[in-house]
Amino acid sequence: MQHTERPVQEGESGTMKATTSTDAATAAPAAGGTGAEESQQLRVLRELTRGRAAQTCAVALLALVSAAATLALPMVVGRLLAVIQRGDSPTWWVVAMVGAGLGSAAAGALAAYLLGLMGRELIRGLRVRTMRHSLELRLQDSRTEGSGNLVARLTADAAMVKNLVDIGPIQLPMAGITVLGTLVIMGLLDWVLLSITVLAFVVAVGLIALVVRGLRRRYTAVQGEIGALAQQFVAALDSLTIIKACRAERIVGDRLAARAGEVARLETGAARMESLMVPIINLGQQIALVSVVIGGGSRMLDGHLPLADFISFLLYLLQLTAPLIMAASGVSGLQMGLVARKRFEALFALPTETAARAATVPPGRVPTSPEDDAPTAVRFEDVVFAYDGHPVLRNVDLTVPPHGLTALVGLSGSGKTTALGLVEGFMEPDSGRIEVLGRPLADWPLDELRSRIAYVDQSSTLLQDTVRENLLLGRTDEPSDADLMAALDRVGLAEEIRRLPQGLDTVLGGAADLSGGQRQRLALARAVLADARLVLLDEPSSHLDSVNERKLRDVVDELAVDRAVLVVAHRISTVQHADRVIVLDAGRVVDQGTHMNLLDRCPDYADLVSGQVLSTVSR
Ligand SMILES: Nc1ncnc2c1ncn2[C@@H]1O[C@H](COP(=O)(O)OP(=O)(O)OP(=O)(O)O)[C@@H](O)[C@H]1O
Repeated sequence: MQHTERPVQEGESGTMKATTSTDAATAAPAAGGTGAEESQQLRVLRELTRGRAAQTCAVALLALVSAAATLALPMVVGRLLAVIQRGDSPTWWVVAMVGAGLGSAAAGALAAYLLGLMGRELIRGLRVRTMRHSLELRLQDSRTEGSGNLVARLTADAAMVKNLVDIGPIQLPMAGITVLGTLVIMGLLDWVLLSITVLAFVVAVGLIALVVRGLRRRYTAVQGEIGALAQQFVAALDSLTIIKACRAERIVGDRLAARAGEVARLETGAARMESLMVPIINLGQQIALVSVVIGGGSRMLDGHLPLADFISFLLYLLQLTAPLIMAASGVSGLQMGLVARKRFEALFALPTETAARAATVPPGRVPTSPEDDAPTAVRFEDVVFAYDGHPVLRNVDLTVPPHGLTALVGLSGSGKTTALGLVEGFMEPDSGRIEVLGRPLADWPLDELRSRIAYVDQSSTLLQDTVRENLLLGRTDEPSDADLMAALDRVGLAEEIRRLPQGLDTVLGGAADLSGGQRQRLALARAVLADARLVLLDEPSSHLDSVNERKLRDVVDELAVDRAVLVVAHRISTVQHADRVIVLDAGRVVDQGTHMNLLDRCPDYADLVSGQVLSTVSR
């Protein structure tokens, strides 16, 4: 039987990235963006605006107003200077200047606020979808992804997608409009000076494109390494008890520190590259400024350029630099956002359990119905199953009658828990046929199948929730407290629960917790309440004292009177009680029968009993 705890792992890839400081207030289009990235941005835009037409129009309008006011400002300043030069009254131009400045700021702020609201809603939706999808994944896919990686989607990745929302849909187009409009106005003022400016910036923009390409590679490496760090840390926390017991805090801490060092090294490389951006733009600006001052001065002396136009041109040149610099810092946030977005896409691309099963059902097949009087509760016919090519069950044939106790025994690793997992539909066999309650496994909708089965896993997993919620897990009806206490009483746990600070409403897993044996009895009480046709019980090899084991055995016997109970048994007492025993060895069923029959005729079984693989502690 497998344990649910994952060992400390190294090298699992994934992404977890703290919110970065590159939330640029404004940014221009990402240089060097690929088609895939553009389609990602468009997808984000679609998700952001779906069902919010009015809000989207308001944001677009405000953004345009802000861009227009920004564009008008240098022109207004130029006109103001011309008016002052002529000795006319400057009042209206001063009003226009202040209006343009304040209008641009106010419209920009309001647009950003509205966009922020939409962005938060998008992130909320993304988080909810991530959590639901993670819960609905196949167990194997969920384990492969890793809990650290899945949690990172909710925290760091979501924050990075927020970057994408902040920068992508409004700031980038606004900066684009500002740059384009500025260039057009500069061209109208003096096309010769515009040509000088464009030449000076072309080299800078080319260099920036190269830097962005390098940055994308580096961010991917950084985010992968941070994901691995998060995964390793979560795995360490999951194993904290044993790490402490082995006094391994320092060793595990050192390993985590080494990984954190690698993250820092990669981040430093990315930051070095990032820091090139602003100086490159500044250099372009300096070159353009010097060239424009020299060129503009001589054109003014020639009489081709009035002073007001020259000043406006210089102001536009300075204004052109600002969005480009902001773009340079925004591009890095955008790159990280796109990488995070891809990680969400990769998660959502993993099929849910239900979708994965539907894909394997041949089209046109008419599912059969479950039979209430099916002759077997479970039937395996020639079932083969492997984990990633590693064979675990080999041509297994077994049957579990509709009533009574059936014990599954075998050495550790022989495939007992895997067999239970197949009955629950956690995995699907590679070949062969499984029937549950008379119906082929493939014909059962998972939800319906699991509603007929009560499952107690080996570690008696409980949720970090109240005793009540743990008992009612998965149920939509609400049994009375008396019913709950009666179920607890049947497993000998009622008194202990009454003594908890809030009784049934005590939250487990925090300040109050249960012992291993109590957890097992609570898990069994859940199975008692479930009133399922088939009970699967993965018996732990320890946990229960002889008094409680006897109680538990009585409960299991009672349950087995009118339903099928399939128990992975480690105790001779359980096996002796069983109506039928199935012996597994290295994934093969070597025999099935009663305890006494098997003792006589099955050497593997006799070995299990005499070798005390089946514990005799509580006989
Ligand atoms: N999630 C998994 N991924 C890959 N291999 C697995 C997984 N779970 C179990 N295995 C492997 O499958 C084999 C059978 O495991 P299983 O848990 O079914 O054995 P078991 O008979 O229940 O063992 P035990 O009595 O020790 O609990 C083992 O070799 C184990 O390493």
